[in-house]
Amino acid sequence: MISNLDKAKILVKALPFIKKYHSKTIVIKYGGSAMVNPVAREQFIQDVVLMKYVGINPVIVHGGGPEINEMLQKIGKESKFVAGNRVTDEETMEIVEMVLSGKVNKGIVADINKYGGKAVGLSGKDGNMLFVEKKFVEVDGEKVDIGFVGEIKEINTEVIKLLESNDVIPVISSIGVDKNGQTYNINADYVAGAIAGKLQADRLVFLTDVDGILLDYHDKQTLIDEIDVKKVNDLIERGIISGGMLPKVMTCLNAIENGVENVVILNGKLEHSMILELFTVEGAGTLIRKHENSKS
Ligand SMILES: Nc1ncnc2c1ncn2[C@@H]1O[C@H](COP(=O)(O)OP(=O)(O)O)[C@@H](O)[C@H]1O
Ligand SMILES: CC(=O)N[C@@H](CCC(=O)OP(=O)(O)O)C(=O)O
Repeated sequence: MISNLDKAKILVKALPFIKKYHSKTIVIKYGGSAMVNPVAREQFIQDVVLMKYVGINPVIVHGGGPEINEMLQKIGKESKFVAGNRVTDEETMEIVEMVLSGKVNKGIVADINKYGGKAVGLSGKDGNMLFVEKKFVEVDGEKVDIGFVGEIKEINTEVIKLLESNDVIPVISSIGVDKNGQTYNINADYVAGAIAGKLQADRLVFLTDVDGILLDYHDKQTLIDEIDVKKVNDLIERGIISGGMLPKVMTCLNAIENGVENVVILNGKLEHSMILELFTVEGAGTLIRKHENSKS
């Protein structure tokens, strides 16, 4: 049993970190694969509420890929991905928006509010936050049409700042709109990176289903706890970073290029991973820095 004095000492140990992050903006990409564990989800929500109460400004950008797959399956539609993007026809777009901006977004908002936070759910349509153009991907040198998938062209963070200054936690779904009002689907990793860059966030944190960047992703023991941009590029060239980790890491590099101080990839299925990352010396996951330095 932890004594009351020990509890007090633990709280005081968090003081330098609370001071460090006070009034800083931290963008958190909460991935669909990290949401599947209900215990970790509840703890993630508590971590976010705690962050807000100690003066940090968390901005949540969420995914929900597995939930979209499940809903598509229910209506007998197969999920198809090209270069990490869901092929999105008109019917799929309707489902994606219903799931992301409806079920998933409102679920996170309700949970935060249940724990005493003040959250407001938004999509990229709200306050003209995310303007996009239709995205084409290249496969084997060929330009492929993947439907209503958007490439972010303009970001308007006014509405996020308005919420932040009123102590509200923004919860954002990865839906964008073009200048004609057409709705588009966007990979949530890209949205988190773009918003973090535009807000000049102090930290961008990706919560996913692995502990971070691994030298061998089948072996948890090979976690890299800190890495700089140059070394990340080397790992990409050597084919060590692949699959779903590749767009995530490319987004991290972009965000750093756009002025985000630190980017972290964390396992969102681990208990209290956000608090471990922010409030302990060791941190958690992989910290990507612009230049070689020590973890802090
Ligand atoms: N070097 C690597 N380190 C860690 N994961 C990697 C690496 N290379 C490929 N991966 C894969 O990337 C996956 C994470 O990406 P993804 O499934 O798209 O996550 P999310 O749903 O959170 O966006 C891991 O589960 C792993 O299979
Ligand atoms: C274009 C595209 O692929 N959009 C994604 C949006 C959700 C997402 O990114 O969810 P995760 O973070 O859980 O993967 C999709 O339709 O699955």
